[in-house]
Amino acid sequence: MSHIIVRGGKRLAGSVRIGGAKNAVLPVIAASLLASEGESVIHDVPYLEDVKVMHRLLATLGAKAEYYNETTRINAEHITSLEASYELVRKMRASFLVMGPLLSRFGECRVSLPGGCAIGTRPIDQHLKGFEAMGARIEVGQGYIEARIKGRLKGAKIYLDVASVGATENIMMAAALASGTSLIENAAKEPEIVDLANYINAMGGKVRGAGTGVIRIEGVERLHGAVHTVIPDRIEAGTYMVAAAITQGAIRIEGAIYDHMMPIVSKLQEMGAEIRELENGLSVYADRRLTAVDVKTLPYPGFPTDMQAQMMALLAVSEGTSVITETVFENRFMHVEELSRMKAHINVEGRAAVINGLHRLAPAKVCATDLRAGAALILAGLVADGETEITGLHHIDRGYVDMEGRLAAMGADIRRVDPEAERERTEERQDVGIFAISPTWA
Ligand SMILES: CC(=O)N[C@H]1[C@@H](OP(=O)(O)OP(=O)(O)OC[C@H]2O[C@@H](n3ccc(=O)[nH]c3=O)[C@H](O)[C@@H]2O)O[C@H](CO)[C@@H](O)[C@@H]1O
Ligand SMILES: C=C(OP(=O)(O)O)C(=O)O
Repeated sequence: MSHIIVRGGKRLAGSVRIGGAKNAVLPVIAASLLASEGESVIHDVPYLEDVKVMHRLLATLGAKAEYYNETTRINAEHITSLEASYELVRKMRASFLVMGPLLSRFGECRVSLPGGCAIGTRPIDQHLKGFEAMGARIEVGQGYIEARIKGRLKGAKIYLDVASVGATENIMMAAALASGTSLIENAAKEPEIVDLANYINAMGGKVRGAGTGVIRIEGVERLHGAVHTVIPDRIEAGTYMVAAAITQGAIRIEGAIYDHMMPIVSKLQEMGAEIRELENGLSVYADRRLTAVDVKTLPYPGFPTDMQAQMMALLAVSEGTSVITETVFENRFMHVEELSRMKAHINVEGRAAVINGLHRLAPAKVCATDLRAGAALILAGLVADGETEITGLHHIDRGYVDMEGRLAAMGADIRRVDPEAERERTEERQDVGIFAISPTWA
């Protein structure tokens, strides 16, 4: 089984370049289905497992989607299927984001129910509430959701009960081709929402207010392909910021947008890290063990839940007692058990975890239970006294490009042991119609 081995104790120094954001590129690729004419060219597309799944999904719908050298070209003029299968939606929840575009462009679609996952039940009621408000008839059967409308969706005012990122995106895409104007109230404000709105507008759409709590979408009759560059991944950037802080290192994070990083910057500064904004990114410097701090996860601009596990690894070796309160997902503490195997002192009480910081962690065999849990275990391994072995790498590969290589380039003692890699690479080379591999990765 492939695994990562990390030997703790190295101080990181150097720089790391941040790629395009996973959570921005997935909705952007889905939105490409809105274009009935022309090709879309999307730059800064990270070479991630989730990106591959999205390409495969588009291919099953009949769209042409080709990836080469961090650029994806999509032509969705001729769609041949309106069904997103269980097989692909099960692999990646963001597949559900094809529902809005398919429904608004073709008036019908059939998408597998995404189901729960390790971090929570993750319902989709707010997505469906939006589609229904726009006139769609929704039926659920055999694990699939079927949505239909005669003619075009109709613009509507939709108040989201929770400021869901996915629901805001799905409804925004549906509203882009609806007749009339839609208002999404209590919309999510994440930078990835703004990126999607910019892309839809480049396609000829009329979206205003993205990044605020009220988004206004004037539906248009058709959209076309467009050129777009995806925003940098603030969670990848935050993960490497924690890597610098946890190893008492000094690294430059190139490409990160400082404003997007504010919740993470503020917390690390409170803990004693020195963070500077640079022309094209930021630097993180820590010359001593950082001090404990309390963290509460919240929708943007609050502290991101996708950084909670990594922050917990840092707090596990900081001075004093911290409390992390997870308010976004009800079951996002799966990493606690694994960090405890590394002798971290963490007690979970409901939605709060109380962490008593130690000087070092102990090495252990641990398993990534989800994407960010995996990142947290790698970070913990950087400060464990000895060799930590991490399995469950398919989770980590969903959201990080070559995390071990990038950490090693900054001085970490880390490597991947991957007996199947060569075989998989050969298979992917044959898969060029759907996903051509960048030469740097071939
Ligand atoms: C691909 C992508 O962009 N994923 C991100 C997106 O996930 P995702 O879009 O799935 O997350 P949401 O913002 O929708 O979820 C936030 C909360 O709302 C709840 N909810 C959501 C939809 C709904 O219809 N009903 C409902 O109750 C969820 O259960 C959760 O408790 O935002 C999350 C919150 O920042 C991040 O952790 C994920 O990395
Ligand atoms: C939870 C995450 O992603 P997803 O919504 O794709 O599961 C994440 O990126 O941490």
